[in-house]
Amino acid sequence: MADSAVKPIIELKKVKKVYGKDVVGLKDVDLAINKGEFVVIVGLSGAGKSTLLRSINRLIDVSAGDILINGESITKAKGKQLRLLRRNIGMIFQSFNLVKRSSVLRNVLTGRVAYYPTWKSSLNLFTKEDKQRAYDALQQVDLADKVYSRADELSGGQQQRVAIARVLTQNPDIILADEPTASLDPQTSRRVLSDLKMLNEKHGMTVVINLHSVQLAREFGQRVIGVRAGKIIYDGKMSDTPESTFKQIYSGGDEDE
Ligand SMILES: Nc1ncnc2c1ncn2[C@@H]1O[C@H](COP(=O)(O)OP(=O)(O)OP(=O)(O)O)[C@@H](O)[C@H]1O
Repeated sequence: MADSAVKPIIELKKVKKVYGKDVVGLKDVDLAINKGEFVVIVGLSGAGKSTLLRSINRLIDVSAGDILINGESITKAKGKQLRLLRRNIGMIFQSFNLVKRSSVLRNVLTGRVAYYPTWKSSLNLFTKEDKQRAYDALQQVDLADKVYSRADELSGGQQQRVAIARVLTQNPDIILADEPTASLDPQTSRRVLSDLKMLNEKHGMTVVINLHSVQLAREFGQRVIGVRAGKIIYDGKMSDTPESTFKQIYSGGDEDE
């Protein structure tokens, strides 16, 4: 867990989320994630994985508690401070979230939008350096040959790797990935997760991923967090985690694998 000498890059303190009157999303969650970790979150459908992940960059506002990014409260942040905190957090979605009719390059360049005033980015006035940065990112996910293709001409796995190149171009310290491989076959999923691992190992980005597949969690995770009914019921090193722990996390519902 968190070394007391090192400030966690993400810290949740007694975080609670209630939807409507009484649907529990999260129940008093305490969690600390350190810079450079590669964390997978597993749990049954409806356990609260998306709520946990999306609270970190405030796509969801929590009902109580505090979330700190590099020691700064994102829960309380407003205006410019919130924008700067969010610029430092990249997001990968199950559905890729690309602009389908735009080119791959244009999609990747949107990773830089938060660095520009709106009028410049809407007029596509990206600098040469940023175009080079986007091209380099595409090379790193092995899609440099698709730079001028329309996003919707690519396969699902390729589209997700464009999203990864976009996040690399954004250059955040933290990447949150919400079921990034849920719509992909196992082989394509491994390719996508390898690219996320590359961002972690080569670029030092802290990665937190929600995964349905226990098999993939085992293959790629370093630290595993088990969520059930809005609570963290397990938190440990993947290499120390026995099969029985996964059975416990997934008990009381259909297992995924
Ligand atoms: N916008 C919402 N409005 C009301 N209830 C919600 C909303 N989003 C999530 N919930 C509820 O909160 C609980 C946690 O949902 P969440 O989506 O975080 O779980 P999950 O573990 O990510 O599930 P899945 O794997 O199916 O995506 C569930 O009971 C869910 O029905």
